[in-house]
Amino acid sequence: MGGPGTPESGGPECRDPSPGAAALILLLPATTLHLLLVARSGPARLLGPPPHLPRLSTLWSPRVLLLLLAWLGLQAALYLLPARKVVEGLELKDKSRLRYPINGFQALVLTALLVGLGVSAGLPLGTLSEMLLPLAFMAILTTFIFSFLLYMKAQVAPASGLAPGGNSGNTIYDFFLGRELNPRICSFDFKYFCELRPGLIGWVLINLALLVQEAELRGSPSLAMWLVNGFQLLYVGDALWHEEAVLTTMDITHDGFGFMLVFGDLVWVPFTYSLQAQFLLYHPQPLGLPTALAICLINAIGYYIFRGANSQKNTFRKNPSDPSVAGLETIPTATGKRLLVSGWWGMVRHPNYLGDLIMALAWSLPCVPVEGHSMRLGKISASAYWMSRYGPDPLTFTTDLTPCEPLGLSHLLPYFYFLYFFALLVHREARDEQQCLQKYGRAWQEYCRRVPYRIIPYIY
Ligand SMILES: NC(=O)C1=CN([C@@H]2O[C@H](COP(=O)(O)OP(=O)(O)OC[C@H]3O[C@@H](n4cnc5c(N)ncnc54)[C@H](OP(=O)(O)O)[C@@H]3O)[C@@H](O)[C@H]2O)C=CC1
Ligand SMILES: CC(C)CCC[C@@H](C)[C@H]1CC=C2C3=C(CC[C@@]21C)[C@@]1(C)CC[C@H](O)C(C)(C)[C@@H]1CC3
Repeated sequence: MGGPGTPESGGPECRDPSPGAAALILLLPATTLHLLLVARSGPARLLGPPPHLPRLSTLWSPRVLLLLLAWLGLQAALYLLPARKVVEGLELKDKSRLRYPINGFQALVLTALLVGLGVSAGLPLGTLSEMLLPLAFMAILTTFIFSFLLYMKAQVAPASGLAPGGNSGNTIYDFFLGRELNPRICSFDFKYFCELRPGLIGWVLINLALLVQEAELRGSPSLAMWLVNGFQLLYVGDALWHEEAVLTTMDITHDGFGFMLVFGDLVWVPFTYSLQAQFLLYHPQPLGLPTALAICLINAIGYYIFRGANSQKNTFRKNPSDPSVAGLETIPTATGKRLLVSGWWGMVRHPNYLGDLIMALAWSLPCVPVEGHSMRLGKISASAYWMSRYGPDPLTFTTDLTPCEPLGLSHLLPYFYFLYFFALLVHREARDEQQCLQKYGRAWQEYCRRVPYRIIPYIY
């Protein structure tokens, strides 16, 4: 999403960007709440109206806010622990480089240990799954306040610290895109912290809570729930293991830290990326072993392409004479950097997006078996926790499952992530192409000629 005056947008004279930004500021939180409500409703219709509108008293909860702040505090404390490695980011406008701690995987492991200790001491992790609505609501409020503070902080930031896109002078638009590139207090980098810690680790914790809740309700977690948890844990573990690679993404090097990324990191990722596990808790799906193995294979293929492509580029950028990439064909560019034209990057221009998309598909498939019977909520029985907090709610869990018609493709909800992600990556790819064309000019055109497909070979 380029700013007015940037090549992506076509210049400030084109149109006022604030209505679009304002609409997204309202629509994104509304969509999140809609998705959470729909996932727990019987018919789970993505495109229909929400099954009911929750009362404000069911969303507003100071206790849940405390829990959220404790989570953010814990992750911030883990971020500040001594890191096994500290690396420098890319060069900034003023020729300086920021330093970043590499301890994200350590934070994941320590969080897992703390949660494990808590559970063995009687912490009811499963009840987290019943707090998702108020938790998402309080996270949305926190996001608004945090983005406002970031906007204010940018007023006193030096011009060299501002992002290229979010400084148009249009308040709503700049609030949305973010003014400051790398907002920090001392060495604490807010964007880097939010991109990889509370949201990503929160996502797998929510998934785990849904798995635990399913085990409590039905005796054991379903195979589909195991698969979704396993696949997404692998994805998050991989992101934190290769934490350093995030420093070269456009989110860190180009985009300001405003509402869009704050909301994306702290609300969108944990609450909508866990939608498949949420769906499965309320709509358990029987999954045969052969189908499960086929889905694992699809995920493994996706991961192989995603990791292979990302590692190949990262290794090449760090050390082009590394033996694993030294034999690959390249094109020279005027900047002195070279572009890979063989290996993964000779197959399509964004092989890492292709792998990511294949994995996204594999995450949806356990939720929509094509064979056998789907299960849906039968008799309704709210849990004691929910009843005490919110009163009887016809949308709460049951252990009593009744078969219903196979969901198959008739249900879009489990595919929501895939569809959204496809749109996100197509948009992201177009932005990246613009930036690469500007950076590399004719060399990029030559690359496009030699590697004509963007994401999907022979199709797109
Ligand atoms: N799950 C999620 O919600 C999201 C996941 N992602 C994932 O994050 C990962 C990173 O994605 P993203 O930051 O968008 O971009 P990429 O990792 O694809 O990086 C793009 C950059 O790579 C370099 N590059 C492009 N082509 C070549 C080539 N042929 N040879 C060498 N270098 C090349 C260019 O930068 P330069 O030349 O300057 O090095 C270009 O700007 C992806 O795997 C993506 O799928 C991204 C967004 C959301
Ligand atoms: C709210 C909007 C609709 C969209 C917001 C977009 C954000 C959710 C994504 C923008 C780039 C992201 C990345 C990851 C997560 C999603 C967001 C924040 C990422 C951390 C996921 C794990 C990957 O391995 C990665 C490469 C580290 C990703 C970096 C980009």
